[in-house]
Amino acid sequence: MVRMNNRADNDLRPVQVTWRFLKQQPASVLWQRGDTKVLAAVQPTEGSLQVNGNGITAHQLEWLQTTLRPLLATEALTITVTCLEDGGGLLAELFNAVYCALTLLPKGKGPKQVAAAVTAAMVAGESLGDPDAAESDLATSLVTMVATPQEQIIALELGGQQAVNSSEFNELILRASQGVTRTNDQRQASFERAVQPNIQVADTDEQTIVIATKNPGKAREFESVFAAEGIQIKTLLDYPELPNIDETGSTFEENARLKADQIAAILHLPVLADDSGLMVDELGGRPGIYSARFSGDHNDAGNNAKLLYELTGVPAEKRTATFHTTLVFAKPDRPDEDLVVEGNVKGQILGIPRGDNGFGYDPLFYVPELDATMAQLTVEQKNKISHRAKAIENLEDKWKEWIKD
Ligand SMILES: O=P(O)(O)OP(=O)(O)OP(=O)(O)OC[C@H]1O[C@@H](n2cnc3c(O)ncnc32)[C@H](O)[C@@H]1O
Ligand SMILES: [Mg+2]
Repeated sequence: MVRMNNRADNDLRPVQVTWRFLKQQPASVLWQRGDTKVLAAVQPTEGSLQVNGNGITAHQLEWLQTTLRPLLATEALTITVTCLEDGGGLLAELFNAVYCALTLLPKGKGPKQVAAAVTAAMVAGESLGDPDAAESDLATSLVTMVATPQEQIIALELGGQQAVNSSEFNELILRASQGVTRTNDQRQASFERAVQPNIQVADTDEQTIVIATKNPGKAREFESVFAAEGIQIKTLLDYPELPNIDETGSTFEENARLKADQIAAILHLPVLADDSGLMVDELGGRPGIYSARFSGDHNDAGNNAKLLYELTGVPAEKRTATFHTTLVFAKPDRPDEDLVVEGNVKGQILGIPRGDNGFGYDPLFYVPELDATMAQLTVEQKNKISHRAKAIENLEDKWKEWIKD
């Protein structure tokens, strides 16, 4: 039988998962398989299990609740599941969507067991994995199966217009259990790509600290501090599989914490994150936390050009500015013990860039005491006076004790 998209009998439709789909609800996903789209959100509560459905029948909702219950580590949850489009196999995809949302709950609250769901259909005497809407309409019988990857069946729902005989039934079960294994792989691959990469951290005798930055200029400045202690430094450039951490905080500290905590949790290593920026007095403290994307995207030349433009006609004595750094050092799985320090340096924004060293706003940032811009200093010189250097000095008094326990 020729299927849509030339699928083989056991081929599933592609899956696309948007993890943490709702900003306000961290345990939420948009799950799409073919044209079937389901939004699921899970919220820990004080009360007992509540499952709410939108766009699904009372029977589907009841099935979902009964199927999920034995898998839950806690019943203090409100689960909301919304069918956005039924393009076939809806019952199975309701389960898969909720299951994915459950995996986003904090450690210990997620599902107790690995499970996935898929539908198989008997169409014109042949068993097909994961029927789309047209195939479902033609199906004489359908089976929706929830099972573990070890083929332990958790739930089975039989549907369709005709009774099945036992050999057809066996065929449907076989087809469905192939689909469950495949679905589990699809979900796992997407999770590792987007949420929790399965990164092997190389074992070394040396102690390793990860600097949560992709900015090689920053990394160079940190290197000299830790190298002296025999500590090996890695940066985010060493872990390209890591998800991008959005800097959605409203302060330097919030942004640095986001980076440090999330990456420490993934890599199980101590992580030092830096959030820095330039605050120009005449611009009311702007660009501040938006320094990296001042000109729209992360481009040093563009940012410097925008800064010069905004300060057009402003006389030298009014072009005062502060470079700021907040550092957050995080230990794996202990976000309450973050070490937070700051550093500042005052200077002036020139009208014309000077010097080729450093990075970012360095060529425009003039330091009166040294009669030079930061870009005219060597790394060693910059490391004595910069905002980052001051923050590191503040860190130096504390980090060796902090990292021990
Ligand atoms: O987030 P990461 O990957 O660490 O790197 P980033 O370059 O995005 O760093 P920030 O979010 O801290 O953005 C700070 C902006 O300020 C600039 N900046 C930070 N420290 C600087 C320094 O020491 N000298 C010059 N410009 C600096 C930098 O180029 C960015 O445009
Ligand atoms: Mg940044």
